[in-house]
Amino acid sequence: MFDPLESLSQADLPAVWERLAQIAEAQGELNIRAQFDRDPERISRFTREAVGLKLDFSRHAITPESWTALIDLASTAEVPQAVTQMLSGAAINHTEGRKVLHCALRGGTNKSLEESVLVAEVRERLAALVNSVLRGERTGFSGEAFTDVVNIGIGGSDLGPAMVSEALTPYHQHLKVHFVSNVDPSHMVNTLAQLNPATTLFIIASKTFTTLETLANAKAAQGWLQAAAGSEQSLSDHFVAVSSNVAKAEEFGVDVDSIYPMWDWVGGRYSLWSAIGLPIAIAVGWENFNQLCEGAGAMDEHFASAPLSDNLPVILSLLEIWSVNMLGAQSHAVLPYDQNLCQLPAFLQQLTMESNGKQVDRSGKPLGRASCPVVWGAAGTNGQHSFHQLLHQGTQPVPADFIVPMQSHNPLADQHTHLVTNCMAQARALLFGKSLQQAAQELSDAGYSDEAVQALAPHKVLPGNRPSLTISYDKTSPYRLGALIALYEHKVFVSSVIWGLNAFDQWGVELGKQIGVEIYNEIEKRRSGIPGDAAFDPSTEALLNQLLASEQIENAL
Ligand SMILES: O=P(O)(O)OC[C@H]1O[C@H](O)[C@H](O)[C@@H](O)[C@@H]1O
Repeated sequence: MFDPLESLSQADLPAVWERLAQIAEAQGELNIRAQFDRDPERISRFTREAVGLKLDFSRHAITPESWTALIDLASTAEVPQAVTQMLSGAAINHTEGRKVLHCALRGGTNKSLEESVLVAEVRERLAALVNSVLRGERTGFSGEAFTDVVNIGIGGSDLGPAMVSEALTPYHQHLKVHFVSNVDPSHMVNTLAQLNPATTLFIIASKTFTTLETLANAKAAQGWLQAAAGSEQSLSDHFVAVSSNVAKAEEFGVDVDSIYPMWDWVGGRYSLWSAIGLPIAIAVGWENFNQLCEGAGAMDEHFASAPLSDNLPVILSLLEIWSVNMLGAQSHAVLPYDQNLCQLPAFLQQLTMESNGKQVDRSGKPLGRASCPVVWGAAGTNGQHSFHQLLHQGTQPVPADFIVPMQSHNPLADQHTHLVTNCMAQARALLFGKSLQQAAQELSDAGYSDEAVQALAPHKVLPGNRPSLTISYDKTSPYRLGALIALYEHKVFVSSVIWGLNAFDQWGVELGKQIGVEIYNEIEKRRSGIPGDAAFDPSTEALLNQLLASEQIENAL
């Protein structure tokens, strides 16, 4: 198995890790607030801007000394060399022997790649499709224009397009876009209940075209349409497929002219810029989809050219490394103060955790240190009324990313001001907290007895000193969103280079799928009275028997 990143000479890395550990130990629990008093330049020292995104990381538990050592870590890990390898098309996904070229989908920093030609061809076909659907030229079996599009896909073939489509709601054209991912029949049934078969277009999105959930849902869609249209009608105009497995899509029954290829050099979770982004393009129009890609392309340029200390993805990664490996953080909160970005945490969960949730290094040896934290979050202000309690008073500090546009697409009285104010207040409360003395003072000012003050005050203490960063920008436009997503994509890559792991495979998800097939086959056998030949563990057996028994009861009714 050839690994192009083996050429990185990271020999001095252990010494830099050691130095970081010493700095962290000497620092102990850094008083972040005090750093602002000590260093009047702290804000400018720890704020950077690129592609319209302003990153203020002055509230993290870093000092000029630890920051210099962290930059040294990125440089000793040869991050710039790894970036060059990725962008030039080296097969850095070495366990699958694949290149990693999602940047080529959005202009690319390397225009001479042979893959760029393929991208241009497919983009031209996609633009034509999007325009014909939006203009009502491509129609369904009744000759009426499409009013609704259902994307059938899961994981990378769902989360990115679904998140972006919702994020860009203000840019929506007249077609409604729906997403069905779960094999749970309720997802499809609930979606179809709102739709008219004659005016519904389905996109079957699957890189491999072998994914159980997607194929089952696509079959259900075929059946639903056929039942409505009658068997004599051709349904080919109702189906479009996006896949790197064109033969399988054709075998499934999609017209070859309606199959839009993607390639094995695009990872599923990095694929929204490819034909997988078709539902986005139909939702917001081709020009806006283009803008999304351009914003990402501008972030690629920044990533490829900015010095490490000014490089936004590198900075986000180093803060992650510092928090996880030196301060022991096990989770990371993403808090967009933009309701339209409410699916961003779910998208970043797949992007980050499927990429870097690994335990061995590129050569298969145990990592020997923690890697990816658990990523979670929700849109503000909603989270404030639920899990922020733990952020403020829980026993584990959770670094938080606040993401906040300064302008709203929907000015409504002073609501946007309240939204941004709340974002500022949360970051400030996390940092400053409330001391026992302050809590006691507040209570006695409110007229509580001394006894009540003593009893209640400890419950009202917020330790503060909890790290966060802010990414602020003008407005959630397609261009800005493209840059924001690419920022996190590249952050994930930088962390993987420093941890020494492969961010682009996902072997861990396979075992569950295999066992699922074994159990399904066994159930089929037992249902038809053939004695099963597989014995599972007692707990699985109990559940399996419960399922068969409940089917018998249902059948008897
Ligand atoms: O696009 P597909 O081939 O249908 O794959 C959909 C998803 O399923 C897999 O199990 C992987 O974990 C994901 O990375 C992938 O995005």
